[in-house]
Amino acid sequence: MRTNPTNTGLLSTFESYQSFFPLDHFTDGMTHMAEILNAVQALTGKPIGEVSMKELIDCYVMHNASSNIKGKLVQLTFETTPYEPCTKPMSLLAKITISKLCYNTRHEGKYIFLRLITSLEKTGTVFAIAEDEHQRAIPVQLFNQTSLPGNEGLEIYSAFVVKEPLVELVGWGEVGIRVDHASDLKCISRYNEDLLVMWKKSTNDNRTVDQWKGVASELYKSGLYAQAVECYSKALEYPLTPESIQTMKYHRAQALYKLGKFEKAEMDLANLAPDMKSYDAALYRKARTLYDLRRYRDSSQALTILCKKFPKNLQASRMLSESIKRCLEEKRGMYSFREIQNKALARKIVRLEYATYIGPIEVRPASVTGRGLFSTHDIKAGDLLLCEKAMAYFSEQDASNRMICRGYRVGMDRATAMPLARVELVNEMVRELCLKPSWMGNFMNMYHDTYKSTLPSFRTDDGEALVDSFLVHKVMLHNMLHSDTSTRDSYMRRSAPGQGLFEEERSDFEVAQEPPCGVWRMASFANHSCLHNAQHSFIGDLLIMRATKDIPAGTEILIRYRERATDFLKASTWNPFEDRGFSCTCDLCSSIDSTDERVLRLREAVLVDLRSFIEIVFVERQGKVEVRDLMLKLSTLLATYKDSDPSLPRLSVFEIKYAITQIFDEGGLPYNAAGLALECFTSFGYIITGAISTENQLDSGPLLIRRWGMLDYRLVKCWLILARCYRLKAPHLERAAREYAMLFYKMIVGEEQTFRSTCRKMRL
Ligand SMILES: C[S@@+](CC[C@H](N)C(=O)[O-])C[C@H]1O[C@@H](n2cnc3c(N)ncnc32)[C@H](O)[C@@H]1O
Repeated sequence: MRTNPTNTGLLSTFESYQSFFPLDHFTDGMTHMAEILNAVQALTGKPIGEVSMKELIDCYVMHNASSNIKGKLVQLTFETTPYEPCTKPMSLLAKITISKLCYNTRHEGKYIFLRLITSLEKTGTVFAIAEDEHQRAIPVQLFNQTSLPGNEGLEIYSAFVVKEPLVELVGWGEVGIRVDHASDLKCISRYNEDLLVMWKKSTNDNRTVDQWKGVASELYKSGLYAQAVECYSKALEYPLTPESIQTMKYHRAQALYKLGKFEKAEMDLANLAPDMKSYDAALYRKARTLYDLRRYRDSSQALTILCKKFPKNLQASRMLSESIKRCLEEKRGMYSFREIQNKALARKIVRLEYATYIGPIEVRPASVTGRGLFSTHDIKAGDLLLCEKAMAYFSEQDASNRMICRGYRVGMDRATAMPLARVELVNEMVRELCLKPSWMGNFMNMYHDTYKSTLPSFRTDDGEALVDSFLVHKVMLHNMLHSDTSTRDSYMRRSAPGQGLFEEERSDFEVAQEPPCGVWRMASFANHSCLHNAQHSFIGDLLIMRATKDIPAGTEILIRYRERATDFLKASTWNPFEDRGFSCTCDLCSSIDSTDERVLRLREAVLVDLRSFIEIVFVERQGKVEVRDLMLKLSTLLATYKDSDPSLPRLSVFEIKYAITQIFDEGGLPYNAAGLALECFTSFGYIITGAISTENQLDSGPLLIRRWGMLDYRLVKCWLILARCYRLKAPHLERAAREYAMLFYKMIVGEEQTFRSTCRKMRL
């Protein structure tokens, strides 16, 4: 196909026009792309060779041909060195055309004027072929902006400008323009006076104001909101009466609202005159916009005026009651969690309309890790610390709507690979920031390690958000949390009867690949500790954080970014936070790190042996129950902890004791089960008084936790086993055990309102 690869700048070695690979050819793909990268390194600074438009379009079509199987493929794209978005106004930039572009160069002080000659391929990144005014073609690849409404109008034959274009390898390995920052690409309105005559085609821009209005309204009805905004803006350029201006702005605000540009919509709806036409509709739109901007007080105020003036407006009164609920949630943390769970379940929605409540916590400098969250008051175990809407979120549903398989990766530093969930989360964050530039201040304050952004402002000269996507990437990396779509569902799945006695471990790779994940601004100030004192859980994109022990005022609130699954691996072998540049140094991790490696290997071996012993003897019933044998193995396991602090959790011991607890419980041995359930608590560092653990024990109660230990979802079942045993043998303790079960469920799942129904469903 290639006639003269050296002249064209395309590589003769690469003929498959591929950036999508089957997952099992991932390594080959990486090698392949790295070879192309290496080969073009020497061309840096040289003018790019010419590729005919036909050849580029043929390659583009071949590249797209596999769309129907892309759901099974990974996409590899080339990584680049971070650079900041262009901050210069257009007036300070000089025009450049494709023939003057050079390899691996950012053309500072320049802009290029292009129009698309293919549609946008949106499977992974956004990719298309464009031409300049001399009809020379070049591929263009947009990163970090898959679903940006600002680019909604970008379609075949759309004109656009790229500020300070960066020319590097793009797509399947062709030289092209890559755009990493949304603000570096500006769509040019088809009505722009500077648009080349030959690119204007049939557009008629000599319309009257009414014609502009008419076209805008038709475009709006057809769902072409970006174009509708353009036409309303055109109409607003004419001399109009104040009332007509307001009406026109109201219509434009509706189109902006549909694009998700709430801040701009709100600006168009400021100072509505009560005597304007469609005042009620405009005021409603304003209230709705404020609501979507999470400004619930302002929204309630607008709705109160509306309801007073138009008492029969049912939509407004419904909206007012919703706004008032949000205000109560925001101020007092009063949520109807049952309603939230039901809504999420019934409508399978993950982006929930609830307000953020910040409880008795605040951000303060932390001793070792920059800033952290601290308690402002004494807090009781189970208290609500935070209930927060995500700043950006990427759900399982979003992932299945994408055509690409989970393994989409960026990274051609020849070694790194970024999983789909993270790439998409960056896209989501960029989108949210572009839509809500007022969030930029808070965003810039989020932890981003040593990355320095020198941007002088958060806005471009024409008022758009100036988002540095490399900074977004850093913020994502350090602040993202992998979540469950519903922690309650995960809890039910993990504790369902019939699950194996031992949890299956999933690889870090698998976990890192998978959505859902998100960024929660306030929660992101919490530092990690395996010995946490707070737990976060999820209902859709709502993060709920509760205390998991009694916490005195002024204490740092620590959560677990990831659960530590084992206690036989040192940080040098198992560090899930390597990409965040830290390893946990809590007392548990330090104790494991300072344990002799031979002891840890013994711990692992005995644990594995005990697991299979239990499976064979108790589950498969293939051997005799040799209690002595079991006790011997257990004491060998316990001996591996002899040098560590007894208050520290002993994860391997817990695992075995919990398995046996379940076997006794299911085997109709309530006292044995209850005794072991109590030992499970001890293994996790709890001290409980007043419990009965043997059949002949007389003295008991009140049942109390004297020292809080490490929280684990399996402890809910331990409390329920105790409660069942006490129902028969010590009824005065049953209630307290049930209450603890409910408290532990609340700390794990985030709420207690579904406790009973969950227990019923799971026959717990
Ligand atoms: C979500 S931020 C937490 C807030 C952050 N400390 C700040 O100053 O804004 C996560 C980052 O904090 C640091 N961090 C959190 N927990 C840590 C720990 N236990 N030890 C060391 N660094 C930690 C890491 O750099 C991590 O990437």
